[in-house]
Amino acid sequence: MFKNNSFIKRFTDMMSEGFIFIDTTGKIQIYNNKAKEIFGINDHEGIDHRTGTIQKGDIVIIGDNCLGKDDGNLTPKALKQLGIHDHHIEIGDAIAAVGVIDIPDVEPMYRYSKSGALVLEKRFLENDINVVIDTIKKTIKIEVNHQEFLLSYNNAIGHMVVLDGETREVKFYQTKGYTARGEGIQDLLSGKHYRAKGKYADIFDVIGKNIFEIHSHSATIEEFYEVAQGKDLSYKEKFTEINGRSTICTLEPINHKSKRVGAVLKVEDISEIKKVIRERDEALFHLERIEERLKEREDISILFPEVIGEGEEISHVRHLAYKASRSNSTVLILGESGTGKSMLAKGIHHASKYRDKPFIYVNSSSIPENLLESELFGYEGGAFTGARREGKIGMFEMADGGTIFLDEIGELSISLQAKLLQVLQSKSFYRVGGNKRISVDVRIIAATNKNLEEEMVKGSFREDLYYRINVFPIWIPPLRNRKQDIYSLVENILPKICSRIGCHQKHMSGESIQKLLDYSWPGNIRELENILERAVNLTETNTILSKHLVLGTIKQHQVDRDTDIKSLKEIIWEAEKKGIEEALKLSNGNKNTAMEALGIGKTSFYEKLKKYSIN
Ligand SMILES: Nc1ncnc2c1ncn2[C@@H]1O[C@H](COP(=O)(O)OP(=O)(O)OP(=O)(O)O)[C@@H](O)[C@H]1O
Repeated sequence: MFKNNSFIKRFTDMMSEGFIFIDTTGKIQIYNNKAKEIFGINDHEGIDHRTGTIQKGDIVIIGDNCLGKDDGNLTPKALKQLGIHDHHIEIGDAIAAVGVIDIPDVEPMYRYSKSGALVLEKRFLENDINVVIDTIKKTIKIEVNHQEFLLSYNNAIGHMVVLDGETREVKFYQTKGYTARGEGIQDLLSGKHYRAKGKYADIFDVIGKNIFEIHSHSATIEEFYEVAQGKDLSYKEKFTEINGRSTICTLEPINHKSKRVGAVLKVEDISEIKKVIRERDEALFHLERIEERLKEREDISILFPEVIGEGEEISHVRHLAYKASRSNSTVLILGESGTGKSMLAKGIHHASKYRDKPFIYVNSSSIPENLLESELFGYEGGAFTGARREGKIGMFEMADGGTIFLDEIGELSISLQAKLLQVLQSKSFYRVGGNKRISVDVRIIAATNKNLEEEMVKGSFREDLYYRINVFPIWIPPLRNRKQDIYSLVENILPKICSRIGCHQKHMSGESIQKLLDYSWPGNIRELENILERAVNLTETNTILSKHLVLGTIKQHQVDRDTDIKSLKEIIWEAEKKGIEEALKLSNGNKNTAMEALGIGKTSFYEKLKKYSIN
């Protein structure tokens, strides 16, 4: 058709777009290099293999993300050749499979899915097989004995690697452009020849072939053919799909002396662009995540300025507190006495959206047991002796809309635990002496320095309540486990103490800092505050020396205030009893002498002997 064919070939091969010209019969007259590259014709990448057909006994590995739509139209029925007779597998399913052709004794291995994504990792007849269908990257990877064969796709693709049944060598592997070459899985399974690759490949000359031998019957190729035959249609830069590849096409009829002689199709491959866009989207997504994290960090430092410390442990606590402040789940703060549980509870409330609503602090151990119920839930007028006539609202009602902080929750009596559980479950309660159910919307933060699991085993803490409150636990590690924070704590606490006391700002000598670092901090940060305050008072100059630090006033390893710090009543009881016993001892059991020495009257003395069971 063209007088100077080689000149036209050279000219069109220089073009950066694919260029195809067909005559009125659909015969290809021009098919430039770029078009061959786009559609994978004359593909010379990868390992070499000869031409051939799939034979009985060959090992076939398949990765297909959409059966029936993969441009090779592989059907579930065709899988029977691999020994797969599974009626659950349907058109549209993704499948990853390995099997032997026409040898029913060998069990195939396969997985299929409705969603597309799949991984099949198996050892099959002494071959390591790994098939991965990645729906995010849009790739299908087949790995055979660690040799990788990768195909990318836009919508649907059928990937295949074939090992020779005898030599176990790779005798065929799928590459892009299989539709143009007629090498779809279904074609090859039905005995069609595949072409050689690499050094064995012959040049696949498409010139003179019918366009439908090279391209399947897609809408674009049908139109291309119709226009070549005479249809009046043309378009510029239309997004279309040819052989499963996303392209931008321009279609033009070609007339000679007012007579249709064919049509040209100019093709640009946009799968690369799509890949770049996808990569850009992924990068943007990561960037957003990083920005979110940075923002979160910024928020954490703004929202929890009072929580001092740079170590990993306290940073983790701050991070959890931040997360807790974003939700309204019940929070359980655990940690030894003085580690900052109350401070953190307040911090969570102030960082949350309830910050303008009340924060009600309840110390379960400081309110006498018989009063705690009415303090928590309130009472109706005249509910008990000594009750106010008008009644009283309880702490749960006061906290409505905000946060109630139940400190020392491990101290609650079993009966109050049951009541609290009901409140947690129904978000409502009755006042003491009342019969009206009161509903509240309260966020609960609980704290304890006890090991609630141990308490549960002992039977002093209800299991059901434990699981109710242990929704969002935050454990604050003791100071001895995060001594690196001592520097920043001192730096922060010392100036505050000096301003409060009204003295010059003081600083620590190196030796005194070392002394703090060497100490085990049974009383945690509260103890640190006390020791620093005492040191500030003892220091006359502006430097706190190690001698000013009076450590160890709290018993080493004190973790439970309850066992180590006694109530004033107990202290008085013990001291009085001891004093009377001492006096009796010193006066050799003579009660009158002891009574006189103690300076108390007879009635009082005998009452005390009875009270303390002293004979
Ligand atoms: N990370 C911290 N940064 C600065 N100060 C802290 C920190 N943690 C605790 N504190 C201070 O230590 C003292 C004790 O804290 P807090 O009362 O919150 O401890 P707690 O664990 O609730 O103690 P308890 O169990 O005895 O009630 C408070 O003065 C608090 O401000």
